[in-house]
Amino acid sequence: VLVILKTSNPQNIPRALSNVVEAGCDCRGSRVFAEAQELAAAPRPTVNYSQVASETPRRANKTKYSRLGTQLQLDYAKMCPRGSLMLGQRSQFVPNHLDCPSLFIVGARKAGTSSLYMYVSRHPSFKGILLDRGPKVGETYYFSSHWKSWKWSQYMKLFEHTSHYTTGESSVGYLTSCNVPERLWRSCGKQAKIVILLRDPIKRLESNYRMRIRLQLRGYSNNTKASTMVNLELERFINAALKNGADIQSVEHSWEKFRCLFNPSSNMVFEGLYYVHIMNWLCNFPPENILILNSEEFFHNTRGVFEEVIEFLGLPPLDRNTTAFITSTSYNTGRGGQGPRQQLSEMDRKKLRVLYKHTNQPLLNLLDWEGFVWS
Ligand SMILES: Nc1ncnc2c1ncn2[C@@H]1O[C@H](COP(=O)(O)OS(=O)(=O)O)[C@@H](OP(=O)(O)O)[C@H]1O
Repeated sequence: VLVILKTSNPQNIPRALSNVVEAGCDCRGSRVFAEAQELAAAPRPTVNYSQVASETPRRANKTKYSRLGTQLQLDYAKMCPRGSLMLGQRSQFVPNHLDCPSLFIVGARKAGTSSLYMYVSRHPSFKGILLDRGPKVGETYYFSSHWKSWKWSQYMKLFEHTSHYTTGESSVGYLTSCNVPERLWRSCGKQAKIVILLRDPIKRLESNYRMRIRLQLRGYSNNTKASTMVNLELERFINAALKNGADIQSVEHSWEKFRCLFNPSSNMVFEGLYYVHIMNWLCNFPPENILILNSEEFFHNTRGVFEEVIEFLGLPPLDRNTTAFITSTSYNTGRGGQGPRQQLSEMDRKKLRVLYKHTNQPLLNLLDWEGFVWS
């Protein structure tokens, strides 16, 4: 079969080739495919921004807690279970698609992901999607909820208007969906860059609880008491763990037993087990493509963290005024602080602390967040 692709813009080749594959041509081993793969992974041309001033970009305060996967001391053979994708040979790997988005903000839920996605979308070389969706900005859930029901072309339709820009999405359930790293790796390989924001798991849960009340999700209302919610979520979590023979006290050595305990957003306690979710990503996705950020730092040094993300994506730096302007608004703050104000009691926090200390400590060690404490 001879396929002729005619285009004036070489950046269109990966997308065109993907259509050829989807039409049934198994040409993934061919030379042109390998070349297109390189092209797909290369940074996109940049676009001028009217607000870019003549001054040389100056970095805000450098971040203290941002970590690239490659900066972590990870003994793959010891820490990743058999069958993990990063234990295998990956230099020969060819992904199924060459027209992937670049950025995937995968979570955590309630960790500041909407703000971060909005900021990146204001970069002149990046085009975000679904920007008018409020708290659901950038969310597609293709690799989790829609994996079986959508075709690749349906997913890519969401990015139709972004062809000359770097683009990406922000689906907060990906962090805890146990199969997403593998699906994303097989689909996109190293074209995909993963950004993970981690917020104090107890504050995350409290924010999640208030969101459920505000939006009346899963039967939550103003009458849903915090203590009832904590007890129920804990009980469901402990029962599922017991059933799977998973012991929280030895989570560091058997984290994989927790890995697929719940579907995304079905247990708010499980969502805060960051050590488990991070290990699942690190064992199944190239560490150089994973950037882990600290939400508390993001909230206090917003510019610094934003600049870190820009650099990670290979986008040109912006001048100080533009960065300050972009980061001056916070998004998804729950009706600007006018929403429900229910809080966890000290007793609720205590119970959660007892559980999370088993996963927080190995996480802080892994990330080398020395001297950092949550709650
Ligand atoms: N810049 C800045 N400074 C301080 N706090 C901030 C900022 N940006 C977002 N937030 C807080 O992040 C929470 C929303 O997170 P997400 O956007 O990830 O939520 S969601 O999962 O997409 O629904 C939500 O937390 P809570 O207010 O505790 O509910 C936001 O207030």
